[in-house]
Amino acid sequence: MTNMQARDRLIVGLDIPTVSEAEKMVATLGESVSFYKIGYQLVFAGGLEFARDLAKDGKKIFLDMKLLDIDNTVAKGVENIAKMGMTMLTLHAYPKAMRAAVEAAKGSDLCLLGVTVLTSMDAADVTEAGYAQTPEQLVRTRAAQARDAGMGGIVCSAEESAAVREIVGADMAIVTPGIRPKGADAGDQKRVVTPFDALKAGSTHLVVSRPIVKADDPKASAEAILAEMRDALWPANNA
Ligand SMILES: O=c1ccn([C@@H]2O[C@H](COP(=O)(O)O)[C@@H](O)[C@H]2O)c(=O)[nH]1
Repeated sequence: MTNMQARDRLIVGLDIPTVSEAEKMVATLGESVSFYKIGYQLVFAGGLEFARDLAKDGKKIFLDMKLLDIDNTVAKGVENIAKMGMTMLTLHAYPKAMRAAVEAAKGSDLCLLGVTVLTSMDAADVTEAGYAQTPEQLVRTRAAQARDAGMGGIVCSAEESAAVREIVGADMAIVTPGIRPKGADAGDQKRVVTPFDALKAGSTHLVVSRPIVKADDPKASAEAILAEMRDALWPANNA
């Protein structure tokens, strides 16, 4: 994980209405970007086939399905996704679902990520959802449960990355959305961190969608974020 270059750590979220627009975005970003996240918006517009095609073309794909269901249903879904050539898959970090998913993914290269507390939630949102903990306390609990279930990584805000690293040890991925370059519009994100600070806090991968795909010049925006990431990684000789 420590030897990865900035380009291997940037995951661009293809939150785009149609496959043809997503194809154009991938062509625009070209060799600058090697890792894409595909979630609800594109999956429900024919994006699964597109995800398979991108993987065949050598891109890494993070399928952001945030699964949560009874054990048997999660397991059967993960078994099929594990055959699709995807690199990462999310499920909500609930112990039973995570254990079922880990068992189902055994023997595949699929990295299972546990979503702890959505980066669009602040303390008030967590309270409203019925939890008597702060976001960080809940992230810590769920990170420990993900570790114990044998998951490959954690999704959290980079605000919690340092705390999560202490809990999960050196090997698990820490994947952080809610990334915003200085001055960028946060939108609905509440626990936001800059690319530089996120890597310094110990995030292994940064998920960025709107600051790139909604930019006037998406390639320039991706390159600027990559430059900031290289600054954070230097002088580790791995930027
Ligand atoms: O806690 C989470 C989990 C997933 N996401 C997803 O990441 C991207 C972020 O998009 P931006 O436009 O860069 O805000 C989006 O696809 C979310 O579904 C998240 O934001 N937070």
